[in-house]
Amino acid sequence: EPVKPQVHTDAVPGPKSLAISKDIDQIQDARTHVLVADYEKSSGNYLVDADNNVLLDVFGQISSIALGYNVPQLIELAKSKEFITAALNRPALGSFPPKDWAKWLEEGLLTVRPKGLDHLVTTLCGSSANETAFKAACMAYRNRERGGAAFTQEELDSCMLNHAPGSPELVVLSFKSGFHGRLFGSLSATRSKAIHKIDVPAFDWPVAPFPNTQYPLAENEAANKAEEAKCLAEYEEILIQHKKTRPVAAVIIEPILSEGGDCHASPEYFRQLRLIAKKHGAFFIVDEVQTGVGATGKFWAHEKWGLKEGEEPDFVTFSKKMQQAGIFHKLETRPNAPYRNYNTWMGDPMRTLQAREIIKVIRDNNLVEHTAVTGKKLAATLEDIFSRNQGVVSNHRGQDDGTFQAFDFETPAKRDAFVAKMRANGIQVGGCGDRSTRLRPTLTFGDAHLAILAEAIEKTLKQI
Ligand SMILES: Cc1ncc(COP(=O)(O)O)c(CNc2csc(C(=O)O)c2)c1O
Repeated sequence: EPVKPQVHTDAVPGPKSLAISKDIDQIQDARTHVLVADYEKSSGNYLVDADNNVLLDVFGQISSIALGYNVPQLIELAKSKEFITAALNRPALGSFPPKDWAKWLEEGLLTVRPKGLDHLVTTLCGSSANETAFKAACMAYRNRERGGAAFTQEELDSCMLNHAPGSPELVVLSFKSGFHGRLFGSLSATRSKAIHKIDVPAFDWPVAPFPNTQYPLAENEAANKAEEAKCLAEYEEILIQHKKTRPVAAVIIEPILSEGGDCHASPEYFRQLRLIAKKHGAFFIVDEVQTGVGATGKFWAHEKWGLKEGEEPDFVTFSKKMQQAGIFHKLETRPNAPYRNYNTWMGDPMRTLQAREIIKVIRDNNLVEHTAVTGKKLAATLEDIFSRNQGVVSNHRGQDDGTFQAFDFETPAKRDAFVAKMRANGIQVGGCGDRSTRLRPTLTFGDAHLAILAEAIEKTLKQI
């Protein structure tokens, strides 16, 4: 990979990026483009754009790059007969799985299965993983209510009209600022920005408050504890009230509410969320689409909650850095009949093999531990920079280790100016929420990258 960033256009995106985006805009919406990339030239932690600018990428597309660009081990995989066959003969996995399918899953994804979740449904993206978990939870909830009995004729007839009891009055509870995807069910659970939801019909599902954590944590312990207790009480009240009318079949939560602005809470708060869901018969879904695969200093962020035997989630959903999307779950939430949670492809063996290789590289190089250590250095570096820029930046937050960190600016405009200037200074960093900047480097981000990032932040804070 390159030694350092190099930007030679006045701004990023440069003229070639802009021209290519214009061409693309004749075919599909290019208004969301950050830049146009040259993936042949991109390498490791460095993203090269169409203007040949070399950017240190500390956002990893949308937190969806685990190891970096053109990783040698993945290039070797791509040359293998196994991969080529899987890539060019895409199976309808639910009906015609490849002979080595179980082996590929056992060698890869199942080696990182969360404790107690031995079953896996592979899907196409994070939204579809959450949709699959919602449906599995509702089916298991109704099967439990029926005591395992067969569907009634009334249920079979009414569901064809989208009416109860066949289409049951069940709901999915999510949290203020949560993000779970953009399909109808996952979008109904998403609570981060109006622009994601407006004009789309939604399920009338409940939203619970999420603690408004104050920083620095050490100076706000009592206030944060009281805030979490208040939020837990309101959350339980929603579950209780809904039991009488439209029961909560599933609760979905991210270990860090990422799109909503990197919102954190204590491990005990999350453990209580899980226990209260269990107490009221709701299935518990941990959405690790963005927090999963090592960036928080643990392979799965929810490992930090200290859940005991029997307290494990009912579902853990994943995608992004894993490349293959899916849900880990228990046998009890496998639908009681085939073809209920089903679609043409049911995942993608090419991405499953990629995930197997990524997991191997992470394990062979201790990259989760590496990220935990690097995260501590990153936090200390940022604290030092921000202490010398009081008033410009606030609420620096992470989780003690891991590079999954964020900080706030006083206004959205300031945040946007920072992100744009960082790009011009050779660093690709992202925003979230209305005024947060978030870091999502790869698991191979190390000391040399940290030094370059620190220098760029210092320089940019003086320029905005
Ligand atoms: C916690 C969590 N859960 C589910 C999703 C949806 O995954 P995809 O459907 O985008 O693969 C995401 C996707 N993240 C995401 C970042 S920006 C974005 C968007 O649609 O604007 C989506 C996520 O962060």
